[in-house]
Amino acid sequence: MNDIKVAVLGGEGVGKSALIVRFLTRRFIGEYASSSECIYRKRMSVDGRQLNLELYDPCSQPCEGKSTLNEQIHWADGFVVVYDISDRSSFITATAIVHLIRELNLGAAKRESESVVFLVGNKQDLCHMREVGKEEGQRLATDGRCQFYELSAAECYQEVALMFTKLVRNASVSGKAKERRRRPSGSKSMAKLINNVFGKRRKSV
Ligand SMILES: Nc1nc2c(ncn2[C@@H]2O[C@H](COP(=O)(O)OP(=O)(O)OP(=O)(O)O)[C@@H](O)[C@H]2O)c(=O)[nH]1
Repeated sequence: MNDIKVAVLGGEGVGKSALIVRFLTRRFIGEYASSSECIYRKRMSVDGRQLNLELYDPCSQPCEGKSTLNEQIHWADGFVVVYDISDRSSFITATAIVHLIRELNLGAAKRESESVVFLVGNKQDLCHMREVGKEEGQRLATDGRCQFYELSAAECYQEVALMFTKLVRNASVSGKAKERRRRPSGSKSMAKLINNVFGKRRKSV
């Protein structure tokens, strides 16, 4: 399997775009356009194999042709479910998403192997404002059969890159043959990504 589809899911403002942009450009910009959902493409070499990675970044705002969470889950081979360690409500959202992914897995025919799910507590640099304990994240990860990371898109490129690379490796090995449902709309090249990052619509930190 050479095409790996990864959806980065989570509540509003948890740092989904920041994590993706960090991984793709090594940079943390601080403000990200968020008016449309999009898919970023990257060709990468993992263990000597060439893979085509598609990274889906949802839009938290209502937008035209927006895909549903169910559609996003059916589309992807692997998931990064993100919450903000300084925002308890984002952890509740992440919990619901992990459970939904596992429920939909159960509903799917047994021929499919399980999705690869990584749970990420982002904004570790804000640990002085922490509302979600590390052990709570670990517990959810164990319950949901996820790998667990606490990291900071703002402060650390290496951990972000390692996390995505491991996810892609695991998803490529799991060989999940998905029935492709409606694909989340929008597709952006790296040039568009840069436009998006420096685009018209900015959010403040
Ligand atoms: N301190 C800190 N701030 C972060 C970190 N990651 C993201 N942010 C900030 O959190 C805010 C939201 O980041 P985004 O990447 O836009 O979050 P998102 O989940 O894509 O947001 P939506 O698309 O609106 O749901 C921005 O102001 C970022 O600068 C982090 O690791 N630490």
